[in-house]
Amino acid sequence: MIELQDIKKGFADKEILKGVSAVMESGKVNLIIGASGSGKTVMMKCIVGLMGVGSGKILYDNQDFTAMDDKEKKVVRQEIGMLFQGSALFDSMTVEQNVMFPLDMFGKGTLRDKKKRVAECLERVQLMEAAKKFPAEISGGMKKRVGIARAIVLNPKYLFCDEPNSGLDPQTSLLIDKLITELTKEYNITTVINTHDMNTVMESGDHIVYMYQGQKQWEGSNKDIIFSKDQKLNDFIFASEFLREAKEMRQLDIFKDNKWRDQLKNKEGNASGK
Ligand SMILES: Nc1ncnc2c1ncn2[C@@H]1O[C@H](COP(=O)(O)OP(=O)(O)OP(=O)(O)O)[C@@H](O)[C@H]1O
Repeated sequence: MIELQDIKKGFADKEILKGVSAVMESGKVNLIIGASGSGKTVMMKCIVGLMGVGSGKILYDNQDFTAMDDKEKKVVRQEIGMLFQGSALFDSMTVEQNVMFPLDMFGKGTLRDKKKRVAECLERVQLMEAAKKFPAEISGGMKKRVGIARAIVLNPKYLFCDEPNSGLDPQTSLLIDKLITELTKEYNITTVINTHDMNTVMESGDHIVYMYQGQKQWEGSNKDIIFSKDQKLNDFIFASEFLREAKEMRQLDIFKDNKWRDQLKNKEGNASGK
């Protein structure tokens, strides 16, 4: 679990994060969404410690990350996996060498153990056949999967993904989202994703933090979004007429469903003489 307590961050005289508090739970896909310039990247950089906060606290499993010295922060960082925008693979290394990289930097164990772990991760993202290929020889979706394998190779407790779907077609994006969601649940990871992708929001958003001008404007799940009355959130998510209509239809469906369930409950009650 990662907890943000009243995070403020500014540059020169400009305040960017204006006191953000949120709890990112483990085993959940936590999304940070919002318009360009709303402070998502600054927030993510503050959480992983790439940027210091102006004030406020960031707790990793109740340990105050903001109060740690460099040595203590390094220990937490080794429990963090990162999937960068554009995958950020090393072009001169093969797929398996890319995945091996964090193990060579921080991993313990013999070369044999490390190779076994790399093979497990490549297997998990279904890339064994591409192990000896170079990044230039594989597709964008495969590169993302290599990035994911590299991000999980050290068994992270926390996973950060910056725009994991940028540059991918909608179907490949869904596969990547599904993979990240599965890994989050499988290993009980606290996953934090910075995204603009509305499919991700609707499919994977266990917990969504909507940022507006440096503040948390709304938070909830992908299910709550359908019923949200927050005008700013609705203008952002359901920007097109098509999506607004889809939202209304979905609401009707759900209402209909509830009605149907209530009717069934009444029937069951009557049948058992209650
Ligand atoms: N290092 C920096 N120095 C000064 N200003 C910065 C710095 N980094 C970000 N900013 C400013 O902070 C604001 C928020 O930027 P941020 O990158 O967090 O937005 P974002 O929500 O991630 O946008 P996008 O969706 O376009 O990536 C912007 O006005 C940006 O110019």
